[in-house]
Amino acid sequence: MKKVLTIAGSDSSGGAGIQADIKTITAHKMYAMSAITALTAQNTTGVYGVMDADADFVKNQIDCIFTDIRPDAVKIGMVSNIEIIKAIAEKLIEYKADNIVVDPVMVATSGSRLISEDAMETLIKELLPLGSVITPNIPEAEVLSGIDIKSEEDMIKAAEIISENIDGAILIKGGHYDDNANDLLYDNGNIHWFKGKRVDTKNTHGTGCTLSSAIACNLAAGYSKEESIKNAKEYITGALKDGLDLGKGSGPLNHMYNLG
Ligand SMILES: Nc1ncnc2c1ncn2[C@@H]1O[C@H](COP(=O)(O)OP(=O)(O)OP(=O)(O)O)[C@@H](O)[C@H]1O
Ligand SMILES: Cc1ncc(COP(=O)(O)O)c(N)n1
Repeated sequence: MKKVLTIAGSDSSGGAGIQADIKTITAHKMYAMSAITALTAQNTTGVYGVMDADADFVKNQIDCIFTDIRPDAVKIGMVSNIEIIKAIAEKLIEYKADNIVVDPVMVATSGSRLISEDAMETLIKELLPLGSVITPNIPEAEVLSGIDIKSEEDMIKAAEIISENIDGAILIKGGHYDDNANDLLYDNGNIHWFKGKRVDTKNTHGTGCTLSSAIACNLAAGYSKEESIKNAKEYITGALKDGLDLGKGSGPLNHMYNLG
């Protein structure tokens, strides 16, 4: 059985973060492991508290995992501060982890910041370069590239700028557009669009977490980056379409839509 590690924050309502990742990995019939970077008190209406893990404790979790059950892929989500980012980068380099997917989580759908402003530079310099694939959404790609993104041409421009500092592939997710859900893969100068029809739902809590974990699972299974993203996009579309309608705000996806 393939093993996938998620390094991310906990979402008490189970829709995003570690919980979404573990559900996604399990739905891919893989073995899920976790290193928790923060606890959040949140639900479908918002984030009501954040308690960061101690950076040494994050290292301790990663040591326990890699010295015992080596993951075939790693997904990184919420990383709140400089110390935690440095701890993760140090350990992933030490263990020569591969198939790393970095979701540069900045702000929750509900609007709360999930990474401190002063940690952005460390994220960009130390963590993003470790990614085989990084998965910014449009607002995150705007921050990383420094340009406004209003069109698909802008998405390409932003990916080109981001790629100046990053060797891995860049997937700019189009989930924030109103008329479609087209994602752009920029890999070493090559461009590939993953076209998606927009599912008309307010229940999109955890889409980014789910997509990045699904990509990690597909990389663990040995698929190419392009195939992994294609398969992950099919998975997220199914989980959105067959959505649950839970909670008073932006509800979670249905991870079990394809399990019968
Ligand atoms: N309403 C939708 N219909 C179809 N696909 C969607 C929809 N919303 C998001 N997606 C898809 O879900 C994936 C995640 O994209 P999105 O842009 O929502 O990421 P995100 O903003 O990081 O997610 P999160 O909500 O977790 O912050 C992408 O493949 C995107 O195209
Ligand atoms: C612990 C954690 N990690 C990531 C997200 C981003 O997901 P979303 O943008 O769907 O709220 C979140 N809300 N909580």
